[in-house]
Amino acid sequence: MTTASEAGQPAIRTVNLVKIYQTGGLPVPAVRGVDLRVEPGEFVAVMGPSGSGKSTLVHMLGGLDTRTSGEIWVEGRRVDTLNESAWAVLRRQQIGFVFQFFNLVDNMTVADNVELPALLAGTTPRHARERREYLLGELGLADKADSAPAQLSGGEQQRVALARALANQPRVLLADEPTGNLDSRNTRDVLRLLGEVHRQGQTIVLVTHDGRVAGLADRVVTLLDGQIVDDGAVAPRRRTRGGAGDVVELRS
Ligand SMILES: Nc1ncnc2c1ncn2[C@@H]1O[C@H](COP(=O)(O)OP(=O)(O)OP(=O)(O)O)[C@@H](O)[C@H]1O
Repeated sequence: MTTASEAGQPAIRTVNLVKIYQTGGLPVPAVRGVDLRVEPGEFVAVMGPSGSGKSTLVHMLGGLDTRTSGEIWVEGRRVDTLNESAWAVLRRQQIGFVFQFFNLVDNMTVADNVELPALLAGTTPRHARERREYLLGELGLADKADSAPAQLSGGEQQRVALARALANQPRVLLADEPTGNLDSRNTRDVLRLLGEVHRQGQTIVLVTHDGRVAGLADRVVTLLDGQIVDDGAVAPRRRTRGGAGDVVELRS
């Protein structure tokens, strides 16, 4: 991990968080007063129907979208007031992202794409390489290390984006539908890796429609019309099918 956590502070906390888009002069309330607290090491799945505000919420947690009002705190530090360059530092050092747009660098190999965030965060080249080899291996992409992103399928690019997000062992992983485009075998690889990093203490906040992904989580937060309507712990030990007929162990 790149920075020391503030002792006793939640990994993420929002206070009465609101986002109202303006489209054609009309207000579109996307997030309407969300109070969310995520403890260090917790895995929270955000679910809810299409348009309920899931992506908007997680984008605001990562500084990809600005809030209309309310507060966002990351490890005891108020971040909704940060400027773009301060957000960039926070994202490089503390927060990893997997979003539906992958933003892989086209003129770099897959290996370099995955190693770059770790190198930017000050990891030694050897550790960056070892971490990359581990992550690509776990995601079934070891043989794609020297490929360009454009030579990969959409699902492969999505898994590279996950590897890149985890490369510098961010304190918080934010993910928006990380299995959205994946077939069952690749979903299983992603689930296994998410379960593994969670066991290692990774804090995860993840938007999903997939019950198998939510089944990995400690808590499922359900949004409806921009508000939390359910916030429930998941039973402590469960098994589910991880695709292709395989049973995935969900809890250690
Ligand atoms: N950039 C934007 N401009 C205007 N309205 C937006 C914008 N982004 C989202 N919205 C609106 O905000 C609301 C919440 O959208 P959001 O994408 O957060 O929902 P979601 O729960 O993630 O949906 P999905 O499951 O379909 O991805 C919707 O009514 C949507 O139309």
